[in-house]
Amino acid sequence: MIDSAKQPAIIATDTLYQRMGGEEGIASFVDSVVEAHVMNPVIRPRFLPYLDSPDKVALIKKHFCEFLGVGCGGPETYSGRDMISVHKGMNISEAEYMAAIDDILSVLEQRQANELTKQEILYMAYSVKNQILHV
Ligand code: HEM
Repeated sequence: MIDSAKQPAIIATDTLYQRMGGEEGIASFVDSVVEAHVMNPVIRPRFLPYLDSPDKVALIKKHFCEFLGVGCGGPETYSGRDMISVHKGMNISEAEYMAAIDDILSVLEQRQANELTKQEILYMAYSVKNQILHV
């Protein structure tokens, strides 16, 4: 017979997907990041042309959510294009890439994400750097 009062506390380690708030949390995170990109003078010109096409923005956001969901270990399936095909021909610079990373980190900080969460999300963005910069 196990006396539960004497059992050591179980340390619950939430997955990245749980820490990001699951499907809903990720959708809200993506909304904030896209909003930050539109406000960020370094990359704003890249995103402004899309604002006249709400359907296109909704589709890009859906793909962002799926991309992040998969990266966070969620049940999503990514239905967008691969990173090279998406960013090919944009000739994205180091400064633009850093601006996007800054936006991501700012939103994580606004949401008081913990250190592990910030590290994991930033690494996810960093891991595709070579498929985005100057492709
Ligand atoms: C930091 C790492 C980045 C990741 C993980 C990323 C990821 C993505 C994803 C998942 C999509 C949607 C793909 C689709 O709809 O098929 C997308 C679209 C897009 N990204 Fe990125 N991106 C990154 C950085 C950047 C940067 C630095 C810029 C430019 C400053 C940029 C500009 C765009 C644009 C303009 C689109 C829309 C393309 C279109 O559908 O016409 N991205 N990105």
